[in-house]
Amino acid sequence: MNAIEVNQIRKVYNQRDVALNGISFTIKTGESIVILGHNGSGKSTLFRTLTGFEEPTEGSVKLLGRGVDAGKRNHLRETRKKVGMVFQAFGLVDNVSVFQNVLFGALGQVKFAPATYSLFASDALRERAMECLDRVGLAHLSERRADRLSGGQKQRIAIARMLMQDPEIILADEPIASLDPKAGREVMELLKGIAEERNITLLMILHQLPIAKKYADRFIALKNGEVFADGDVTVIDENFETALFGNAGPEEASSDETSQHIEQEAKSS
Ligand SMILES: Nc1ncnc2c1ncn2[C@@H]1O[C@H](COP(=O)(O)OP(=O)(O)OP(=O)(O)O)[C@@H](O)[C@H]1O
Repeated sequence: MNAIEVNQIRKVYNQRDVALNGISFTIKTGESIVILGHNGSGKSTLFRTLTGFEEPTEGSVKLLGRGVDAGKRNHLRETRKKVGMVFQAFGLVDNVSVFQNVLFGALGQVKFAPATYSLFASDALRERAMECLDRVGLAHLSERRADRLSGGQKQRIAIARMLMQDPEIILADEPIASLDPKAGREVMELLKGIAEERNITLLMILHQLPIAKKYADRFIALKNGEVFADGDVTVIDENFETALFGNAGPEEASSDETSQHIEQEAKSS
């Protein structure tokens, strides 16, 4: 079965800024894919479109066989429950415990307000939260406040929280961009290991090509809002890198566009 089907997506902001220009691809259940591309190439817009947080100007998206359509809210909520998200900035609640943060991953499965949530969570949910913590190797930190963790530990807790959803798809948006190389490798091992053992479809935005080659099976490279290339990661070499990013490489290729974007935003505000 296909986990993700993207059909001729176009996204135009402010009726003139073309972020995505006719993107199509299909991802099978259990595939590990990296999305590559310089800053401004459309990666984040694509992720937001996949989960219905951004509506495409044209085209359609299907996740797990269902259309992603912001007009069908209940439907979209059900689909989103099966999509676990991991972000560069972790997104933990700082002033509560690791255990509570992981329990929050099951929000939507129980009808309590977040503040009282951990008080009323069932024994079964608590047990599951400990299992998820155990899977990321941090059960011993369950009572620690989330803001007293290293970046690598925070990301592993964010992964444990996401596992509470029992996801069928994981979208990881630059999951190791804030981490040192060792913590980054640990997080990548964890994501890949979890995806493999549970046959979860893993879609990641990464900037580091060696990491992409090691942890993904396939890449989809975006350039100026279009699919520049789509294939097996083994074809990624220096020539490919130059063709995609220019001579400056993945990091520098982006800086001009980033500052242009910031300038544009500053002008329009
Ligand atoms: N809300 C918005 N309003 C207007 N233009 C936008 C908006 N969001 C993104 N864009 C534009 O759409 C294009 C694609 O941006 P997007 O953030 O998807 O790229 P990206 O590849 O994720 O970049 P980065 O690597 O910096 O995160 C850029 O030209 C950007 O300026």
